[in-house]
Amino acid sequence: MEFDSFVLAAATDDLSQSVTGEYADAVEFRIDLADEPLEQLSEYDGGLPIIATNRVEWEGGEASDTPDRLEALRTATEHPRVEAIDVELSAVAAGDGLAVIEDARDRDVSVIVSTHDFEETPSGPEMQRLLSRAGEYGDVGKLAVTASTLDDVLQLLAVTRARTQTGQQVATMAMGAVGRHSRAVAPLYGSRIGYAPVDPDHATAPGQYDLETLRRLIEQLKAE
Ligand SMILES: O=C1C[C@@](O)(C(=O)O)C[C@@H](O)[C@@H]1O
Repeated sequence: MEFDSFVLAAATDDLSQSVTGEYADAVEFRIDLADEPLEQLSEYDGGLPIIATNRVEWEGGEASDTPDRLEALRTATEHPRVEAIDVELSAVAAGDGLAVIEDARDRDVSVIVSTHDFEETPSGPEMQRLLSRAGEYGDVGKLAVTASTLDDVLQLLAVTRARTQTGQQVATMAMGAVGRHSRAVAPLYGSRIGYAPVDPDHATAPGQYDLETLRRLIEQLKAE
């Protein structure tokens, strides 16, 4: 999957829910939230490419931190419709994420390396550092933070712009109510991926807009 332009991913734990390309460019399949995820993948006949995510508990997901978690992600890369995977920067730093990334590369599957902060927005320099480290391993470095003030959102946007200007592909968003508008605005500053739930009653992170709303907001704000 290419991230040279913005990709709106419809997040779901149920691949039988139909998602058309009307609002979404891809499906984010949350393996950690899904029942029988590998069976679901083999039965998938939707039209959109899949980003596979198996989010570990300490980054806001439900997958236990066992070798099975990354093994399931590795197996997902064998599925022809899986065109990208999401691996946490912390798993890469711990060493065990690297093998999954290598397998993905061998199969021409793109790699998103992510960090989530559910407590706060780190300082500007720290956000720069996290994204730049993520970019050493991933095609896209992703950072989801929690904003408590509008200044937090401004910092995140400034970092998004700065990293984009270096030529790095990044995806950024501020989770929660204060930062919600960043989901619509960050793409203007260079963010390459947005997330919205397929089922609005099952948001995969705080502050997400529903899919149609996010697509419309982004389209309306586009500078063209
Ligand atoms: O990492 C992300 C971003 C996200 O946490 C968000 O804030 O929209 C939603 C997750 O499904 C996805 O894996």
